[in-house]
Amino acid sequence: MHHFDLKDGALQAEGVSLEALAEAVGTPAYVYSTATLTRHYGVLREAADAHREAWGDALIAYAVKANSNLSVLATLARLGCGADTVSEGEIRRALAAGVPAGKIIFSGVGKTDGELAFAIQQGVRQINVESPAELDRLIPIAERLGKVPEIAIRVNPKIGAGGHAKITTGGEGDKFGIPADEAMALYVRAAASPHVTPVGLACHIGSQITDLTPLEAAFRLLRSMTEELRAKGQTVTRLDLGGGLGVPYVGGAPTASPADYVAMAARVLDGLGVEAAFEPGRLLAANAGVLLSRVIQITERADGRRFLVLDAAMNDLIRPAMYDSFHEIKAVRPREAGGHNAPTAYDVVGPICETGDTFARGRDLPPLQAGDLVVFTGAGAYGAVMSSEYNTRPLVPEVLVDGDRWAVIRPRPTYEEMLAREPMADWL
Ligand SMILES: Cc1ncc(COP(=O)(O)O)c(C=O)c1O
Ligand SMILES: N[C@@H](CCCC[NH3+])C(=O)O
Repeated sequence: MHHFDLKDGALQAEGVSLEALAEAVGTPAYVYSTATLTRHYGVLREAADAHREAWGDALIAYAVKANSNLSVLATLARLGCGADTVSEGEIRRALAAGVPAGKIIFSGVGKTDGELAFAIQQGVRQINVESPAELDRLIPIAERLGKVPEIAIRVNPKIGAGGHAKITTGGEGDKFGIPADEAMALYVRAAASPHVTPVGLACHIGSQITDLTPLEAAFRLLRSMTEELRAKGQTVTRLDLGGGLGVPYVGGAPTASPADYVAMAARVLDGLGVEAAFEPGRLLAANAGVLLSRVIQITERADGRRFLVLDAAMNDLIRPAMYDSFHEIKAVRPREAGGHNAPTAYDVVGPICETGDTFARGRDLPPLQAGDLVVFTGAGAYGAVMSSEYNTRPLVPEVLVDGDRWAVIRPRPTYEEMLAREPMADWL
């Protein structure tokens, strides 16, 4: 959280006061730091470049799903970052933000025929094929379009990992990828088609992975499969190592550093002579953003239970409700601790009519009052992208800060705009 620091007693985003932003934009609102995004990309780029002997210029393809705001994508694109996408919409976003097609990877278990055709026509770098059935659909589409897309086969390594069962993707029963033996057979089959060119293998075993052991096992499997395919006369020039490296959420498990992660990958791939790709999402975006919210009221019960009722809710940040995720909550202008200002345990909730709309139970926070501002940290990834208008709450806006300047990069819709989106059935 280097770029969200206290100045004159209150939190700022880089050079911009969060109190001033709350006045100007209203709350709740997501606020992102350009400097943090830039630093996170830089750390990974530097680590990848330090191992050029292992893989030349590795591609860093940001997983657009983590935070797909066009200004966020454009910030990363200008740094040279590519994009990992899972839908036509994400490909369109990446292109609109200035990511060249040659740096776009198209992943996903359920690409429609239309989406495959779109990706081929745009000339994306590579389509990661996740099942034999997908290859069977892809080949005639490529033939019809008269183009020969480069593809990677996504392997299911039977190694699942991640911060929650719902975000583990590499396990045997998970829907993603193809078991190793079948994947190699599919590679050979694809190579026999004149309409696609298999160039490599891909894997992505889960998200918020804090320990390198499962990642290393998956990368070793990709290596041995590459060697086996080559022994069968196949050409394998790329390995897509996926994303998934965890970030330090305050109070969460300690995480492996990006430098150690990349060094491990370089060790595993040493001497193999492949181009590597990394697909970080959370790693780049999570700690580049906060969700800014205002305390509506504090509800105290006779039994001593205290509810901190915020104007942010599960529709704005669903991770606690969906994965029991921990997000640190900080006062924007902390009062001095001690005496009658000792920390107090709050159940932190939003206004939505579900008990699941609870961000934290019994969380010790410095004393807060109605009208105070708070932030949820680590909210830059899988925050705004997973928001909705449940309970007819306007879609939460997004703000990008860069030094002393800021811009609303997704405005909060007005109620008029929200209602105007729904044409009334003509018989009503
Ligand atoms: C194929 C693929 N690549 C990359 C990612 C990014 O994951 P993370 O945000 O954990 O780095 C995901 C999502 O988990 C994914 O499905
Ligand atoms: N949405 C999840 C991460 C999913 C990763 C996508 N493959 C989260 O908030 O942690």
